[in-house]
Amino acid sequence: MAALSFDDVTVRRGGREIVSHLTWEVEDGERWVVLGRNGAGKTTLVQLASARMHPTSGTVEVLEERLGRVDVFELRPRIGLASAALAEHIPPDESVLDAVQTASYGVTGRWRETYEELDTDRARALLAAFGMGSMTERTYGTLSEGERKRTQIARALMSDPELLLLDEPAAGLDLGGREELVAALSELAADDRSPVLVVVTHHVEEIPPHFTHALLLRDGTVEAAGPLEEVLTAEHLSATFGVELEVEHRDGRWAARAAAARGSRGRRSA
Ligand SMILES: Nc1ncnc2c1ncn2[C@@H]1O[C@H](COP(=O)(O)OP(=O)(O)OP(=O)(O)O)[C@@H](O)[C@H]1O
Repeated sequence: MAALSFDDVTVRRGGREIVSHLTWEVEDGERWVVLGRNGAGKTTLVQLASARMHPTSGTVEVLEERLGRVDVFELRPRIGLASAALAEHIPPDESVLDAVQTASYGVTGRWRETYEELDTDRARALLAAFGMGSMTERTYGTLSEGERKRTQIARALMSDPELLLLDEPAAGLDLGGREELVAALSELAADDRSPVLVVVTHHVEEIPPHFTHALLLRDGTVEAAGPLEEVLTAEHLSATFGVELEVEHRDGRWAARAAAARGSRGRRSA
């Protein structure tokens, strides 16, 4: 089954194409990273994949439902999403447990809902899986950035989605926080009961082991897409980020840095 199927997708905003004739397939069981420089169109892609935006032209199928023909309010509960925009809606005085279990109602901020014991148990288990087991009664506003990020992912998993989209989950984390997140995502990726994963990032260092595929976006178009080893070459990454890069792959982790030894040619125009 194709979890995502984009066919010749264009999104036009402010008189220009911010996504341009993009074709992309994500199959069941795959774990994707989406890389690209600022403004490349990554968040726009996540908006489309989470049924929060429609393309200007072309077709987008999410979990085999075509946007424009499906009731998005029925489709969205099948998709887990964590993004900075969504996180802004979590009230700072909400308990960590509620920040996660409110997702079973698709709301942020507890009001009058009552939760089944099953929901509460699931929220606790998810928080424990992300190293948040001892902080369930803390308020969300008192958490560190890394703890918030892990809470947001637990929240995105609460509805047992078939597709999990994480938009820059490692943004703002320190090195320890990043490594904890990478380890948690790696574990998620290795588990074949996990949903299809799509994670947006700016850094190859943030790609967790057990991820399988990468999409490199440049100016709203696909620079390269496919299995990680084929896509994460110096050539593709240099073209994507507009700077000559060297790439290293060791023990399941990736690293990239400017190819300084051959002279600093600086940033290329993309
Ligand atoms: N409503 C809009 N009107 C005009 N331009 C827009 C609109 N929404 C997004 N854009 C532009 O589209 C481009 C792609 O935006 P998008 O947020 O998808 O990029 P991104 O790859 O996620 O960037 P970043 O890495 O900085 O988060 C940007 O240049 C952005 O300014």
